[in-house]
Amino acid sequence: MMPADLGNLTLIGMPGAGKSTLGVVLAKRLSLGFVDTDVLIQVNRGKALQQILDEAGYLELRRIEEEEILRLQVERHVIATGGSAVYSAAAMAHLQRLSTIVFLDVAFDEICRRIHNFDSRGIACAPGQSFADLYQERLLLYRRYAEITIDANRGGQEELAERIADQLLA
Ligand SMILES: Nc1ncnc2c1ncn2[C@@H]1O[C@H](COP(=O)(O)OP(=O)(O)O)[C@@H](O)[C@H]1O
Ligand SMILES: O=C(O)C1=C[C@@H](OP(=O)(O)O)[C@@H](O)[C@H](O)C1
Ligand SMILES: [Mg+2]
Repeated sequence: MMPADLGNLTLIGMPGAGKSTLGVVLAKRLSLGFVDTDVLIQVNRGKALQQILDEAGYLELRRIEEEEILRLQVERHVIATGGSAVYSAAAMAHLQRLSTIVFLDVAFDEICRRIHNFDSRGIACAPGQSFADLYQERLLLYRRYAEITIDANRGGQEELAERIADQLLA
């Protein structure tokens, strides 16, 4: 049987929501390709995200992220974005044209349990802004762009991929 024509799917959400790891599982489950915009940035710029942050600052990383997303042209892919992609209205408009946008919704406490390496993970955040404040600021943006919202607090990758697939294929 041919897989259903789902077009592209974009995953958005906080760092630690599971966009990169769940994205691959979901792509396999739905017979789609997979692309991670963080990987695109690192390959195309020849630098780690944290290196870009350290050398040029968080606004430059967001600008580069916007540029890479605007260049993205794929068909039948799961697109894992970085957690800061939602700061660019232009990038999000491009992703809206290209894909169905799925928000992986994970509570603040659960994100904190999953993420430990705040200083090396490459979080595009203003100096001095607390992670709790960043979470609240971003939640509004994720909700703005979400076409489908998935409670991704519980369940393994396979179960979550199954739940997303069920919702898309319903
Ligand atoms: N559903 C989940 N349950 C438990 N841990 C998870 C889940 N999804 C992701 N993680 C863990 O959270 C961390 C970040 O996952 P990752 O896919 O890199 O998130 P993102 O790309 O959204 O930042 C990884 O250690 C991963 O194993
Ligand atoms: O939320 C952020 O500010 C960022 C998240 C990272 O991706 P993940 O969300 O996949 O961790 C990466 O795009 C970049 O380092 C900035
Ligand atoms: Mg990721």
